[in-house]
Amino acid sequence: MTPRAPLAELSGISKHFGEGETRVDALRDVTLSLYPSEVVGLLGPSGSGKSTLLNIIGCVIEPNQGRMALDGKLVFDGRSSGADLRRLRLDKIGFIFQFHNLLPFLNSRDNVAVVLELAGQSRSAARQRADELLDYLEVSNRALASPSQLSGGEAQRVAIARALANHPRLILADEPTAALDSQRAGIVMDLLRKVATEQSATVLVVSHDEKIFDRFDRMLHVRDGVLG
Ligand SMILES: Nc1ncnc2c1ncn2[C@@H]1O[C@H](COP(=O)(O)OP(=O)(O)OP(=O)(O)O)[C@@H](O)[C@H]1O
Repeated sequence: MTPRAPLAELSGISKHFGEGETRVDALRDVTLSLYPSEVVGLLGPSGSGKSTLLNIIGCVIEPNQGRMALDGKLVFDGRSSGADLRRLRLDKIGFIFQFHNLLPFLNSRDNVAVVLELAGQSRSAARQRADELLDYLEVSNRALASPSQLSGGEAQRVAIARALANHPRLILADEPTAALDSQRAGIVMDLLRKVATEQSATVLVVSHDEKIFDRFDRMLHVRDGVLG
């Protein structure tokens, strides 16, 4: 079997906030590889560093130390990073949050299309792709509904459609099922698995939700900023 190249490769990543007495070491010397088509859980107590790790892998914040490559491209190397983080986020990464973060004044279709327009597509092309994605996630009958008219499960499916809009290689989800009952949580995890398999994407899910632990290929545990 050919060894698979990692999609995300982190080595010796550290991140602190503040200095002196107020300094918090949020991550210490984290080394980790994530591979295409896997669905990985990230677990740990509150304040252990999960969101910080997600934000570093998602190119939202930079670490203080370490090296990170995404999809074969060097993103951080020590202090000097010339990478365009906004571009990387738009091109390679999709985010899903617990409370879906849909824009309340846009309908489902435009909540998905807006990401594509930000990335430079015309409105009509963006809406066409949005319709395809809503169809893929089996929520196309709610395309013209506003977020306040959607059930929790429907809203989360629209949020997943939005996260998939740019064909991301990496999907980062922060507690995506915490607000859902078991059945809807199962549907969301089925969809994330489908994306990982059909699009060779890597899915990393921060979760405290025990009802989905059996859906992960493997689980990473972080405690006091250290990956165990
Ligand atoms: N912007 C910031 N400024 C200062 N400290 C921060 C900042 N972001 C995170 N921290 C601190 O870094 C540590 C790790 O926080 P992080 O949010 O990564 O934890 P978490 O595991 O995601 O927690 P939770 O499960 O409660 O969301 C905590 O001590 C937190 O207070």
